Amino acid sequence: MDFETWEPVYEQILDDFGYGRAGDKRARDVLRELFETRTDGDATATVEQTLAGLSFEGETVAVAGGAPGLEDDIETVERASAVVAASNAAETLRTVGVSIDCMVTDLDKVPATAEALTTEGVPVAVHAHGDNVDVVEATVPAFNLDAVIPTTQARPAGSVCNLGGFTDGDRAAFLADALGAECLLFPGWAFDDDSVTPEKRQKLSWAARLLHWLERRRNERFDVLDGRRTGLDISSFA
Ligand SMILES: Nc1ncnc2c1ncn2[C@@H]1O[C@H](COP(=O)(O)OP(=O)(O)OP(=O)(O)O)[C@@H](O)[C@H]1O
Ligand SMILES: Nc1nc2c(c(=O)[nH]1)N=C(CO)CN2
Repeated sequence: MDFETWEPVYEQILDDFGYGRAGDKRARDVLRELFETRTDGDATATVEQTLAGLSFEGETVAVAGGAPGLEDDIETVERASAVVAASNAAETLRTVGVSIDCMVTDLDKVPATAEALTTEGVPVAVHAHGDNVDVVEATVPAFNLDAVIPTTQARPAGSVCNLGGFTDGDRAAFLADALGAECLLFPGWAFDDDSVTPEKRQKLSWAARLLHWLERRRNERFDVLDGRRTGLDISSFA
């Protein structure tokens, strides 16, 4: 997704959560600097190579979410030919012996899993935003950067890309879309999860709107949104 298409939606997210744009830009620049001082040669070429190795052309991709029921939905994961796991879903799938093709995370949970995956050469899309600079600085230097896709929700800069999306889960779906996925499945998603905090509920409500936007742009229907589309206003999205 180009930034010009993403930006009006991003502005609504900033307003809704009260986040500052400057914090996101600072975080992006910290990640960029970390990446560019630690990769041999051209950081942008390193990231392009990682993305090129992760093509989902013609694939059915399971976008695994972090809802408590993921362990009970392994059948859906197994129907897919590739798996992109959001945050804790990577750890859950690892625990039950399911291998994944990519992890998408802002490192607020299981950073050790993210590090281990990069060491094994499994790509991890590491997201920097205004509220995770400390964890980015503390953890990313130990990662194998040849398997890191650095991302931002602000304007992309240098090697740091913006493929669209906000929460780890919907960013995972936008990443699969950007890398050519033919069809997306959503194991481990529960929008009506009473166990989550009010902030997380607000984030999940954005995730639902963003997935609805993505399915419209892809001319696909995501089962996970069945029964809730009428409540999802995306009229102002391109
Ligand atoms: N009931 C749910 N609880 C948590 N996440 C869910 C749920 N349903 C779907 N998801 C998706 O799964 C992703 C990963 O979940 P996890 O709880 O590991 O998230 P997180 O690290 O807190 O994510 P984020 O930082 O994006 O809020 C979320 O970003 C969200 O998009
Ligand atoms: N500034 C900021 N950006 C985010 C945040 C957050 O807490 N703060 N959380 C996200 C997913 O949980 C994604 N983006």
